[in-house]
Amino acid sequence: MELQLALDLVNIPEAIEVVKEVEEHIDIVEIGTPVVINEGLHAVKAVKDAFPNLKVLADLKIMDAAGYEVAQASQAGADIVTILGAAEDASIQGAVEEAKKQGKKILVDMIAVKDLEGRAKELDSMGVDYICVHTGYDLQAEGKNSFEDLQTIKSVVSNAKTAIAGGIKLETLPEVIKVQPDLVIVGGGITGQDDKKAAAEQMQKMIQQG
Ligand SMILES: O=C([C@H](O)CO)[C@H](O)[C@H](O)COP(=O)(O)O
Repeated sequence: MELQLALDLVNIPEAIEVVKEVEEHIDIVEIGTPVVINEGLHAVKAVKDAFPNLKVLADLKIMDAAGYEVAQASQAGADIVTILGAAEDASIQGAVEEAKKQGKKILVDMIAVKDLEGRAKELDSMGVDYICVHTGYDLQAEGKNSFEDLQTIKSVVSNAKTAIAGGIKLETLPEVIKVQPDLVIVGGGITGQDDKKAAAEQMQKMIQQG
């Protein structure tokens, strides 16, 4: 099980400061969608240049022109690029093909996918690297989470790794760990803490103990 830190509400210098604090306790750093919208792929490049030993995920949430977008993110230094599960099969295939060419990985974000089980089965047969259940900020605000959805995809996915994102905190991490995803993605649960290093360290310890 790996831990990914999601950085969403920061600019490039702030992102670098946060990663400096927690780098020894995380496996992957995510340049979140709001950061990419605000700063462009420069943010991916800046973080990869500053932390060449960390894997960097570019949360582009691609919906179209997938091969091109994956190529651009790869060029900026991303190791993993996200695409939406709701995208056309042609887009998923384009993303997977380009990622393979570049030696990169594709994470499919299942946010807003209604037939989770059916779509996860289809995606699993398309060669994607990760399938991620995700409760975004807007549904987190309604009190939702993705814990049951994780069990749903775990029961049908056999090739891809499974991942979960959306509002995971120290208190809810044990519930997530019980289902044994391959990747746990945490944003505010770390970045919202006064002592980010301690939060990341504790989460890493819990994840490693499995
Ligand atoms: O993908 C995300 C969201 O859509 C905003 O871009 C977040 O990175 C993801 O939800 C993890 O962040 P937290 O919910 O704060 O843990």
